[in-house]
Amino acid sequence: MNILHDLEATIQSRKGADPSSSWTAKLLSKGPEKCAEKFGEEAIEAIIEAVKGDRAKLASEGADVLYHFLVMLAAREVSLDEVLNELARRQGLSGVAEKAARPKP
Ligand SMILES: N=c1c2ncn([C@@H]3O[C@H](COP(=O)(O)OP(=O)(O)OP(=O)(O)O)[C@@H](O)[C@H]3O)c2ncn1[C@@H]1O[C@H](COP(=O)(O)O)[C@@H](O)[C@H]1O
Repeated sequence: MNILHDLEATIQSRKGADPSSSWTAKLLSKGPEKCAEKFGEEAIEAIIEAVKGDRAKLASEGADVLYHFLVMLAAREVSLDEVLNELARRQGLSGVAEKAARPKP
């Protein structure tokens, strides 16, 4: 269990909870489209900080992006592991491509 899996579990626990009890419950209660919109807003805020070059603010906005990404996934019943498995699959593919490109001894 890492911090992203812990956060995913917390977000799952907010599903169906009273919207007045937590920010996550309130956002999820507005539906997947709103969650996606919020993710987009947070991504744009991170882009702005990346362009400005403010490292501390980019790290902070990056945390917002990851949190809202997990909320968006949860709203559409996609697990973090599905995303991580896809990344792992691509690593495997690039590993195959690297091996194929490597000159034979
Ligand atoms: N990581 C976060 C996190 N990052 C950002 N946010 C919230 O996301 C919101 C985004 O900020 P904005 O200024 O864009 O939002 P806003 O202006 O209040 O909202 P809008 O009306 O404009 O949509 C803020 O209200 C933050 O509190 C988060 N809320 C919760 N978490 C995590 O989720 C857990 C559960 O939180 P609750 O559901 O609130 O208990 C917490 O323990 C944290 O670990």
